[in-house]
Amino acid sequence: MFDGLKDKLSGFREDVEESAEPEEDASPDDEASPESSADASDAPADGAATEAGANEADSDETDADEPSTFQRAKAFATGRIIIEEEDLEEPLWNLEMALLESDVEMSVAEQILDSVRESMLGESRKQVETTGELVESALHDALLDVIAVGQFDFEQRIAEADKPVTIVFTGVNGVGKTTSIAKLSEWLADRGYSSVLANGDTYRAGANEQIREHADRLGRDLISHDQGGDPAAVIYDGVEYAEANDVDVVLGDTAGRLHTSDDLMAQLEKIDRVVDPDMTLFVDEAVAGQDAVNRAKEFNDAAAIDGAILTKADADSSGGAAISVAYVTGKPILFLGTGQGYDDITLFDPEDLVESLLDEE
Ligand SMILES: Nc1nc2c(ncn2[C@@H]2O[C@H](COP(=O)(O)OP(=O)(O)OP(=O)(O)O)[C@@H](O)[C@H]2O)c(=O)[nH]1
Repeated sequence: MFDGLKDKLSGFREDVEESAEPEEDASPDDEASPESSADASDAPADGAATEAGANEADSDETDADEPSTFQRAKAFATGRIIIEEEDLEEPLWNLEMALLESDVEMSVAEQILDSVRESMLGESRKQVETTGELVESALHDALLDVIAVGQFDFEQRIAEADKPVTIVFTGVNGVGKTTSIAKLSEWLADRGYSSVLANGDTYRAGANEQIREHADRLGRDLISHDQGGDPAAVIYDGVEYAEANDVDVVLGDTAGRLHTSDDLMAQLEKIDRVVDPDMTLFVDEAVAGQDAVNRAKEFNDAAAIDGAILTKADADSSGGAAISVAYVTGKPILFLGTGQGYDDITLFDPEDLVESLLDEE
């Protein structure tokens, strides 16, 4: 999962190490050697630059804020580093290209670059030990900041909500919406919650049969009307059924396409009015990359989603959608679909994702 992106992030670390760490033959005098560096632990000290000035023809003019070659080498010898703007220029450019190639949305890529730049040039440089660690911590924080936008505890929300909890699923056809509903029904059952499926996709021929197959396999009840019926009425019936039968959660499918997108949005608005769902979840496939991000934005603008499920993460190497959707919509990714089986659904944990993206093994 997301291996392509992982490789690219690792490339950034190597780039910075290459441009920020002094080459061996660029080492100044003995003073910078590890054996004689006891006093260098506070580097960069401005005084050190003056002392070295005689031997460092090029560096003694250096501005007070900009470390000289000597300071950098001295700091490096003590296991510390000093990163300058120019060290980052090329690595950051490469990182930006890598993120965009990985389908990370432009504003998200810019946000990541800004925060990496800020934390690498800022105070943190004095507290970390190696370039690799500095890069890792800067990337970790930058990624987490964009990925964790709006995150909430889905399970806790289900636990605390009045029952039945109504969840409506929206998103275009063919991305794994119906399969995700079935998976979520299983996920809820594993945690002790009963659920009923309601097929609000009354538009598409064959939609009833498709969801019925899942319901039958899982032994769940399904509420459906004939094709062409009112989706809001189907989900309403699902809620009534749940109330009458003590079912905890109503999982309502909807059509992914209608004649026009206005019709589609009018349908979602009507469902909102009639059923007032506890959550509307947008479903799309991670492999759709930038298209998935754009659709998430459109659906959120039109129908105010509460969160997203990204399917087919198992087949996605780019990771762009997983990184971008929350930042772009302000709504969290709640689950990742990771295969075709009913158990192939994972609660989305931003910290886990960032750690796995930065894991060097
Ligand atoms: N590899 C993989 N395949 C998935 C995942 N989720 C769904 N699929 C497959 O994607 C295909 C489409 O899934 P559906 O659930 O039929 O798609 P849909 O969005 O419900 O389609 P509509 O009902 O037309 O809206 C099926 O073959 C699913 O098995 C996933 O997380 N990983």
